[in-house]
Amino acid sequence: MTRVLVGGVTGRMGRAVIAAASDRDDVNIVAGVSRDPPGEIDGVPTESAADLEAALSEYDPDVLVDFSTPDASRTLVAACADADVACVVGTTGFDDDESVFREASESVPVLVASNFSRGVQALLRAVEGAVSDLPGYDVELTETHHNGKRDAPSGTAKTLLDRIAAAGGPDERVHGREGDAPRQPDEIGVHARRAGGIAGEHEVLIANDHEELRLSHRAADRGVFADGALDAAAWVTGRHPGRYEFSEVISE
Ligand SMILES: NC(=O)C1=CN([C@@H]2O[C@H](COP(=O)(O)OP(=O)(O)OC[C@H]3O[C@@H](n4cnc5c(N)ncnc54)[C@H](OP(=O)(O)O)[C@@H]3O)[C@@H](O)[C@H]2O)C=CC1
Ligand SMILES: O=C(O)C1=N[C@H](C(=O)O)C[C@H](O)C1
Repeated sequence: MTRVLVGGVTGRMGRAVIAAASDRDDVNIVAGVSRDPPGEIDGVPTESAADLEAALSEYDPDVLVDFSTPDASRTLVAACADADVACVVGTTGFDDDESVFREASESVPVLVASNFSRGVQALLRAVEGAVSDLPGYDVELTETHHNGKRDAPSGTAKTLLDRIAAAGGPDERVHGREGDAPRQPDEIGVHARRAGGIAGEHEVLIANDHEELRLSHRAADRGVFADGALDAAAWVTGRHPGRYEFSEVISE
């Protein structure tokens, strides 16, 4: 049974991870951390991130599953690497500085993914294929999330943008549209909507003057991300130090 420490345990995803784990027999949530003082959520002890080293020593986890903030995540990953604890990171909104993951991956296995849904992995492959099959078509991306989401565009949107560019699609990112000029061929419009409790939607529109292709994914609830992250946690535990991808987890 894989022993999991949850980073950001009091948050929307932290609670979803606890709920998802209660239906599984391959993982055990041994504790969680947040900024809050010590407490309990659904029988899981929660500790303050200020006492992280003590929590790592007391609960002896195999793996961190982190859904918090970029700053908190960097601190958690560095401490877990020092304590020989594997890291699964779902937090998004990082800048381009990957040094903490690079350093941690020298001593423990580290798996970072902007989206732990299997459907989104299929969407990524479908979008890559469509973009490379349809050179010269216009491409636009829209993502929609709940009103509490901090980062925009979403981590998944950034992953889609990277894959579209790598597949030969447009690379000039235009965030929202405003003003008085037509779309340029190398542009890719990126649109972020925030409303209500929407768990996560992504759509890629590919069009020319004669046809439109729309590839989209909608998460019905956060359980899909939580289960994917727990699949990753069970899979990554015991592997050699290094960087791993969620696509490797679902291909086995
Ligand atoms: N990869 C994926 O599949 C998914 C990724 N995400 C990403 O996960 C992240 C979290 O999302 P969500 O759960 O909605 O966010 P919430 O705001 O609901 O939760 C954030 C959590 O982080 C904790 N936190 C904040 N600062 C610190 C700190 N300094 N030290 C320790 N803990 C801290 C908060 O605790 P408190 O405020 O009590 O201190 C809270 O528990 C986001 O980046 C989101 O984009 C979300 C869904 C799926
Ligand atoms: O914050 C969220 O909720 C989500 N964040 C991830 C992202 O930024 O892509 C994944 C999912 O869309 C939900």
